Amino acid sequence: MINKNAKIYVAGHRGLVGSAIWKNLSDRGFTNLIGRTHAELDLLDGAAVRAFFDAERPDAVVLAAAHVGGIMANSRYRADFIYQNLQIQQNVIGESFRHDVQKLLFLGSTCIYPRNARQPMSEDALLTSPLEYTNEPYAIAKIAGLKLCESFSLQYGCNYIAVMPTNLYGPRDNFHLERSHVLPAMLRKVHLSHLLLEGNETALRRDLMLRPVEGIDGQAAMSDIETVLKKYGIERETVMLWGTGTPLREFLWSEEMADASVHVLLNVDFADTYAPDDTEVRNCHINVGTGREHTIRQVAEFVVDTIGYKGELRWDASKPDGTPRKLTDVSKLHQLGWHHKIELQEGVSLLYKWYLKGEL
Ligand SMILES: NC(=O)C1=CN([C@@H]2O[C@H](COP(=O)(O)OP(=O)(O)OC[C@H]3O[C@@H](n4cnc5c(N)ncnc54)[C@H](OP(=O)(O)O)[C@@H]3O)[C@@H](O)[C@H]2O)C=CC1
Ligand SMILES: C[C@H]1O[C@H](OP(=O)(O)OP(=O)(O)OC[C@H]2O[C@@H](n3cnc4c(=O)[nH]c(N)nc43)[C@H](O)[C@@H]2O)[C@@H](O)[C@@H](O)C1=O
Repeated sequence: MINKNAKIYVAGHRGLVGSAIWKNLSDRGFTNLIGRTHAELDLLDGAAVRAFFDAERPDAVVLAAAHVGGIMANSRYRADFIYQNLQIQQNVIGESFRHDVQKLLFLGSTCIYPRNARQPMSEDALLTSPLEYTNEPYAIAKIAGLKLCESFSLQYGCNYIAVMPTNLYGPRDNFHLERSHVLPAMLRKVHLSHLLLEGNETALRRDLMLRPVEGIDGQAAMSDIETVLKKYGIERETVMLWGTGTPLREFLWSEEMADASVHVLLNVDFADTYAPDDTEVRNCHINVGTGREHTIRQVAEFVVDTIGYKGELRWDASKPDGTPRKLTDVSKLHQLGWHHKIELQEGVSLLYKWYLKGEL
C-alpha cells in the first residue's frame, strides 16, 4: 500500500512516459513526487545516484529513464543502448535496494521477446529463441533489468515489478526524423511534406524553429530547408518511409501506459506476478499493450487520413523492417485489472492535435 504522502521518485520524469506517469500520480493525489532532469542527475554516474538516494530516501521508485530510440538508432548506436541502459538500471535498482525502497516499477520493452516468438507473445516467450538483431543490445539490457527486479524480489523479498510496454506514442514524443520511433517519425514527415505541398511556408518555418533538423532552423533559406528535408525522404509531393510497410506493430497511447504503470505500482505486489507452484520457469514481468496490431502501411494510412495529405507515400526497402510481428498477449495485465481504451486511429488524431499545438 503506497499512501498519498509517500515519496515517489520518477526517474525520467520529463520523458514521453515518465512525464505521463508524473501527471497520473499527481492527478490521483500523490503530493510528494520527486524528479531530476538529466542535467541535474546523470543516472550513469553511480556516485551521484548514491548521493541522491542518500539525500532523498524515496519510499517508491518508478524507473522510466532509459536510452531510447527507434529501429535506426537501436541498430546504429548499439554500444550506447546496451551500456547506458545496463548502467542506469544497475545504479537505480542497486541504490533502491541499498536504501530500502519499498516498491519499484521498472519499464522494459516487448522487444525482450524472440524475433520469431509465437504470437501473441506471452510473458513465457522470454528467452525461448534468438532476439531481433536490430535491437538486440537494448533488448539484452532490458532482460537484465527485469531479471534484476525478479532476482532481488525472490532472494531478498523486495517488491520490484517489471512491466514490458509495447510500442508507445503520445505527448512529448521524440520527433527526430531519424532516431525516433515510427509513429512520431511518420507523423512529422507527412506533416512537413503536406506543408510543402500546400506552400505553407510560415507553418514549415515554425516547425523547424521548434525542432531544427541538422542545424537548419526556420530562418534558413527555403532551398536549404528543402535540400535537408529531401535527405530524410520528405519532398513536395512524396514521402519516403522505411522498409516494406508489411511488419505488424501494436501501439499504446503513452498516457494509458502511464495509467497501467500506476495501476500496477499501486495495486500489484511482486507476489501477485508469478505462481509459486510453477516448476522451473517463473516469469514475473507483466506485458502492457492493447493486444491489437496493424501493418506499418495501415499506420501510415491513418497518418495520411488524419493530416489530410494529398501526396504519395513511397517505401524504401533498403531500410530495415525489424521484427516481422510483435503482438502482445495481455491476459496477465487484464487479470490484474487493467485494459486499454484508446484505439490507434483515435490516438493518431490526439497525437496530431498535440503536435499542432507546437509544444516540446
Ligand atoms: N517509447 C516507446 O515506444 C517505448 C518505450 N519503452 C520504455 O519506456 C521507458 C520510457 O521511455 P520513453 O518515455 O519513451 O523515453 P524518453 O526518451 O521519452 O524518456 C527517457 C527519459 O530518460 C532520461 N534519461 C536518459 N538517460 C539518462 C541519464 N543518463 N540520466 C538521466 N536521465 C536520463 C531522458 O532524459 P534526456 O532526454 O534529457 O536524456 C528522458 O527524460 C523506457 O524504459 C523505454 O525503454 C518501452 C517500449 C516502447
Ligand atoms: C519500441 C521498440 O522500437 C524499436 O523497434 P521497432 O518497432 O522496429 O521500431 P520503430 O518504431 O522505429 O519502427 C517500426 C517499423 O516502422 C518502420 N518505419 C517506416 N517508416 C519509418 C520511419 O520513418 N521511422 C521509423 N523509426 N520507422 C519507420 C520501420 O522500418 C519498422 O518496420 C526497437 O528498436 C526498440 O527500441 C523497441 O522497443
